[in-house]
Amino acid sequence: MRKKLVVGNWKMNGSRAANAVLLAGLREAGPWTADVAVCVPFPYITETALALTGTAVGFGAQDCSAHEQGAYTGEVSSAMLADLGCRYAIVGHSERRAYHQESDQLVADKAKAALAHGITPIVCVGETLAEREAGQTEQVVKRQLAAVIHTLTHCIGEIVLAYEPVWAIGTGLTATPEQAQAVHAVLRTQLHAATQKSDAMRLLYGGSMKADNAAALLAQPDIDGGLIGGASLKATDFGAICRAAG
Ligand SMILES: O=C(CO)COP(=O)(O)O
Repeated sequence: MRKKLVVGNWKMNGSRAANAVLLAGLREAGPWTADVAVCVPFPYITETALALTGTAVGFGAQDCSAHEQGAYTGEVSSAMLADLGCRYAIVGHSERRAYHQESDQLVADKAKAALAHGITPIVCVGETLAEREAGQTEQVVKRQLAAVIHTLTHCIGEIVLAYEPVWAIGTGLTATPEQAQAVHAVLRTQLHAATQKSDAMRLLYGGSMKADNAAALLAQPDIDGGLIGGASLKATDFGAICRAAG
């Protein structure tokens, strides 16, 4: 039985004042049976760590560099994230793939860099609406995952994988539990061929997951948690999803 994992992706939201309220709310809303974490903007990692001290809520970043260190202005290395105590780093989010032209290989290299520093990469895959309508969903997510499998080889079992259909992100259009499960099953099968750990790996769904649709999604056999955007910005909403995962 896989323990569920619910991760809040704050994206580029927050302020010191707003974060203090949100994090205090999370302290009050927990604890939960599921594993819970928040991935926050880089500048707020340290204060998030402090605010969550003594709780079981983990924290992490929303990206990391594929490089180890050096002349890469503006980038943040996995070593730095590890230094701050991060447990997770999201890599390959569709917003980074789309707005920062991140390739499948770059995403795989970032996942490798994270693992090298003991950080669990949450690797995102997902198709656009045009790709879904063209019947290419399976092909796209398999291609995205294949690059990660090829690059990580025997370490692939250490990642968390997140299926986030691009058309469901921030749109209020959630994949149905059946649509999401179908893709998760494809991904689990692909992982099965690559690692003996596939049955223990956690596959998260992301895309307009909310308190009122979380339970049905999380009841699917291959959906092991959620990656939550908008609904992670209010402690009561996020707490309700975490409870639904319990
Ligand atoms: O992109 C997401 C999480 O990474 C999902 O965002 P929303 O929950 O706002 O749709």
